[in-house]
Amino acid sequence: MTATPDCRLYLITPPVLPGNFADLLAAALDAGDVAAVQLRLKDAPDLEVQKTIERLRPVVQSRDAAFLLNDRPDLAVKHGCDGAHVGQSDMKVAQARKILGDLTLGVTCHNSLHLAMEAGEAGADYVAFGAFFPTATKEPPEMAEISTLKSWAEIMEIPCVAIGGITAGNCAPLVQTGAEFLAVVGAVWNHPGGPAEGVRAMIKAIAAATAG
Ligand SMILES: Cc1ncc(COP(=O)(O)OP(=O)(O)O)c(N)n1
Ligand SMILES: Cc1nc(C(=O)O)sc1CCOP(=O)(O)O
Ligand SMILES: [Mg+2]
Repeated sequence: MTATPDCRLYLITPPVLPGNFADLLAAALDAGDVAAVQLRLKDAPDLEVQKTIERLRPVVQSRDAAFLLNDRPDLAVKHGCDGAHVGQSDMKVAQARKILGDLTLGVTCHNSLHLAMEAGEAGADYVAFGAFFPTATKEPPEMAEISTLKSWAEIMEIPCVAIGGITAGNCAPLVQTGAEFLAVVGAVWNHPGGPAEGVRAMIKAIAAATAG
């Protein structure tokens, strides 16, 4: 019997979705355990976001992963997503919680235990710290330190996500420090062997870090 590892993979969609993205996503999810998929379409019109949710949501939910929407709790509720992720400048956490009801709410907290405490008090289901490593996916507003993750994991029950430049090659300290989820874009979607290979490599690295 294989125990479920304490740290799981959280996929975020790439900045531009190719035409065959639903197939790529299905293959990635079939390659190994993925806890959640976040649809992140920056600056897309609502209609495009809504159509994309309708296309991808069944692919994700039929594989028992949570389907979360970036930035838009309102559309998450309207279109049957499992929750939403908001950043510090998207909306107040309490407002997001009110819109989402019992759905999952994740909140970006950069490198700040204070923001994370506030988010937890306002109803966040998980807090996200990052960026831990340089990333080409987005200009991160701040870099995060392992000590922040360590302090959070030691004292708080609310799960934490680590994000930013995470790869199979650099994720071990994050896993060993207590990140419950590793959120990745490039490590999977830009993997030279394709996304399914990217998922396998991340899961192997998480398992190795957990064992070591
Ligand atoms: C899991 C996770 N963590 C952090 C972010 C970043 O959110 P935000 O700061 O709102 O930036 P954008 O992603 O909206 O550009 C995230 N999306 N997911
Ligand atoms: C969406 C996002 N938010 C970040 C933050 O620091 O809050 S870093 C980031 C990009 C993550 O992509 P990759 O895995 O390719 O580095
Ligand atoms: Mg945001």
